[in-house]
Amino acid sequence: MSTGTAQAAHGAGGAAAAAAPVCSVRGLVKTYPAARARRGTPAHPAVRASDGIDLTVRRGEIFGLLGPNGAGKSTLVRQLTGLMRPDAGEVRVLGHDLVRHPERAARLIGYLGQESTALDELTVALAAETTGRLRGLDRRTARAERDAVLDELGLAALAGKPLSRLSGGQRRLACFAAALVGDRPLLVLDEPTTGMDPVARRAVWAAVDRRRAERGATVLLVTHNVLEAETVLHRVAVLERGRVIACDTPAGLKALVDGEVRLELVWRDRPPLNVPEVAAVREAATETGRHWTLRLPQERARALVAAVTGGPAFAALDDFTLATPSLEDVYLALGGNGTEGLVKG
Ligand SMILES: Nc1ncnc2c1ncn2[C@@H]1O[C@H](COP(=O)(O)OP(=O)(O)OP(=O)(O)O)[C@@H](O)[C@H]1O
Repeated sequence: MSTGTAQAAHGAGGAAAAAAPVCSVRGLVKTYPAARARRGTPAHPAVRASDGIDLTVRRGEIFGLLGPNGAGKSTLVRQLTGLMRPDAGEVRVLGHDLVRHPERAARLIGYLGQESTALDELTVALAAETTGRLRGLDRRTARAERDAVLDELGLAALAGKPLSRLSGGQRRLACFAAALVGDRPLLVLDEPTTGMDPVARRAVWAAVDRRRAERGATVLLVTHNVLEAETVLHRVAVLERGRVIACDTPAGLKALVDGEVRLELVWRDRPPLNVPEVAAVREAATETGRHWTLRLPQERARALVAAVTGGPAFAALDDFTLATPSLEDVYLALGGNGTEGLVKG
């Protein structure tokens, strides 16, 4: 997404802050039962995948759900979209109680799940048209919307191809296109850009932003891609082990690690552990091959940079970068703490 679009999106976040809730979740609990071992499948204990979740998404927001694998994002989304019944708690979308009336979700929510198997045998055009028809559009309107959305997303040339014969990224984009036909006030998108190239990604974010700006749509977005999330989201909830451990604007979350900087060190070969300053920070570093990533208070980072660029460590150093913290740093800083008291939303 271009900076201009991102800024426009963030500008609208201010207005959204005062807007009415589109989706609210209170005290949501879901436990997957334990299973005994059977032939070929080991036993597993019960998992509390939603552990008392409270969330409010306001009209016109692009709201992100962020969290590591297994944090409970998809479980939450399935309950929000009426596909799974919670053990306890409340889900309301535009005033409708979706725990009591899950069948109403289809009229309120355009949902893009992680899998597309239901549409795989259809062509791109038919997948979009059929979704429109299932959402109550007459044939002529469904076809007009189909053509418009395929043009908008640059999919017209693939319209006649079955989804099963597309690349992973193309299939994802075709499913996204289908999810947009037959306007819904709330779009729930589970990892929409997985596998897409930059052009397709940009088309997705532009289409999302257009629906927000022109039609007042609200978007709930599940993502792993912290970099991408940072540019498009108004607010973010960080989930871990079924709980919301932080909820704020990306800037508000980044303020949590204010005063720290991220230092990346790339060694030529092996890190010079004989240099005491280097040995001292090894514990705190995330190591990926020759690459070390450290989050440090500014003073310590400065001292370390002086040590590795001035002394004998310099010969072992290939490159280094100092940067202000990103949302990814926040995500890593929060992960595993189970920190409470950070929730603002
Ligand atoms: N059908 C199931 N039966 C038992 N446990 C499940 C089931 N589905 C998910 N879980 C467990 O519930 C927890 C939350 O899973 P969930 O798929 O909601 O996480 P997620 O945040 O969406 O993960 P990912 O980012 O990998 O998609 C995990 O510990 C997972 O192993």
